Parts: sequence; C-alpha cells; structure tokens
Amino acid sequence: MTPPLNVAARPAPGLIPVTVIGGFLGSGKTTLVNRILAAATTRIAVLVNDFGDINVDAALIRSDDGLTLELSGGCICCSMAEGIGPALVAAMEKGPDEILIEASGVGEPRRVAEFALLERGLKLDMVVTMANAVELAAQLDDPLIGDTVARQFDGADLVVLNHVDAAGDARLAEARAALRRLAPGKTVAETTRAALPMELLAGSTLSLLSAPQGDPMAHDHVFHRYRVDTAPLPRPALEAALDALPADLLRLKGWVDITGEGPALLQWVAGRWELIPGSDAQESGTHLVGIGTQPDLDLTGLLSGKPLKTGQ
Ligand SMILES: Nc1nc2c(ncn2[C@@H]2O[C@H](COP(=O)(O)OP(=O)(O)OP(=O)(O)O)[C@@H](O)[C@H]2O)c(=O)[nH]1
Repeated sequence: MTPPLNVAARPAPGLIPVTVIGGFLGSGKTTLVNRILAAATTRIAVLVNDFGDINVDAALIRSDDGLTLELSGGCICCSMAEGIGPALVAAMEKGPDEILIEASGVGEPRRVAEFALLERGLKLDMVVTMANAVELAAQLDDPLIGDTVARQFDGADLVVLNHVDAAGDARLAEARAALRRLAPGKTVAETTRAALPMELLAGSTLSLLSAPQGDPMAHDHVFHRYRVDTAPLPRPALEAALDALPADLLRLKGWVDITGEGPALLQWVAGRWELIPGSDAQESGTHLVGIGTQPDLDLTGLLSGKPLKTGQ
C-alpha cells in the first residue's frame, strides 16, 4: 500500500518576490523596468501605476506576453491604495516568477511595498528609488514638491541616480550631497538611461510586517493632472510651445499627431523633451497627460499656441 503523503514535509509553496521601483516623475522608472525585462530569464509580471489618466508607461513597457497590468489616474500609495491588492492577485494569477511594481512618479515606494506585502504569497525583494541627477537638488528645494521627493527615499534598498549624462559636474555634486543626507549608508548607483548592473537588484534590507504606518501624503492635493486631446499639431509651433511650458509643469508624455508627419511619442521632463517618431499609441490623434502643481493649467491652449490659463 502507498503510504499517505507527508503533507508537513512538503516544501512550502514559493513566495513570489516583489520589487518596487519608485522615484519622481521622469526619473527613469519605465526605462529601468524595460532594462530588467530585456535581461530577464524568468517570467516577470509588471504592475504599472501612472498618476496621469492615460497609462502611457504601460504602453511603453516591452513585455510581450500579456504580463503587464495597469492602474492609472491616481497613486497606489494613497488615493488608489485599495486597487493594489486586486491588481496583485490578478498578477499572481498569471503565474509569474517575479512581480515588478512601477510606482507612480509621485508615490512613496516604501508604502507601495508595505501595501503589496499585505497580500499573501508575496515577499519583498527590493525597493528601488530612482532620482534625476539634473533635477534632484531643485526638486528638494521646492516647497511644493520637496517633501514628496524626499519621502521617496525612505526605506529604499537601492538608490539609482539617473540622468547622469545630462547633469554636469555641479548638479551631479549637489545630487550626490543630497543623497548622502536622504539615504545615508545606502548603495547609490549612478546611471545613464538606467543602465544598472542587474546584480545590484537583489535582497531587501527592509522588514515590513505591518500595514503602512503614519499619515500618507495626499498626492492628489499637491499634484494635478492635465489631459490634452487635440487635432494634429504643426511641428514648429509645437516645438516652440514645448520650449516655453511653465516651470510648474513637471511631466508631460503621450502621443502627438504632428501635421504631415504622423504620430510621435512625446517625453517631456522638467523642460527637456524628445519627440520619437512612430507609435505605440492605442488610438490615433494627440493624447497627452501632464502632471504639475498648478490647478488650472490649460495645456491644450499652450500647446495649440493660445496664451495661458483657463478661466481667464
Ligand atoms: N538624457 C537622459 N534621458 C533619460 C535618462 N533616463 C531616462 N531618460 C528619458 O527621460 C524620459 C523619462 O524616462 P522614463 O523612464 O519614462 O521615466 P519615468 O520615471 O518612468 O517617468 P514617469 O513614469 O512619468 O514618472 C524619457 O524620455 C527617457 O528616455 C537618462 O539617464 N538620461
């Protein structure tokens, strides 16, 4: 007779490791996610949280086997925290070896990790916080956004100081000094386009046993979302408008239909921008999301060459 299975002696089913990638708007999170996916030999599910109403990042993530899930229009560390559990369950049902969470650019990665670990079956691999070497010092000095940026380094296992190519010596030195203060003793990897040695991505130092503590920052009160859905835009006027966008716009991205040329991906981060011809767009036309600190910014007007704000 076959002896009964010794259930207690069976290995516990493996917990799925979760890595959270955070960092301020435009710091390079999607770029890093794509590098990880390109180097991966295992199945990685990616959960992408975009603060804007269109999940541009999800469309740009190069995962070809349906393993990308998206949550847009808020932040999973505060206003959309109730969405993370069901999204992670959906991710686990896809049977991945690992899960990557791309936090929103205003979210607190540590809080996202804490929420994620309330889900049974997951364990934390790492919290990675990215920073933009060009902008970090100015962001921290900004009375509106400085607190949000500083809190993103709380609990990070690894800090990635990105955009090093564009920073210049003075800004790079300021960014390094800021990180010595904000993330003392943490490993800081300096990168261009998130070219990170993949062996740095393992092993959390955090011990997260409970639900998130303390008051969350209500990012919806500080950061505002804008949408632009317009007819094709002529390139010269568009380029002039992109160079003149106000300083309280922090991020603008999505697809622009350029008159006579067709679609292009627009990536605008704190005044620096690129237009990449071709399209991952889900639909034709110009569809952009912006994030900034001004409540009533008329981005459509600005990009179409009309002056200033709504309501005037
Ligand atoms: N010059 C330069 N550009 C970079 C670097 N890393 C990323 N970029 C560009 O910066 C823009 C924003 O990069 P993303 O990877 O989308 O940044 P993100 O953090 O995912 O942005 P959000 O999700 O909107 O917060 C894109 O145009 C990237 O190509 C870098 O090291 N140097």
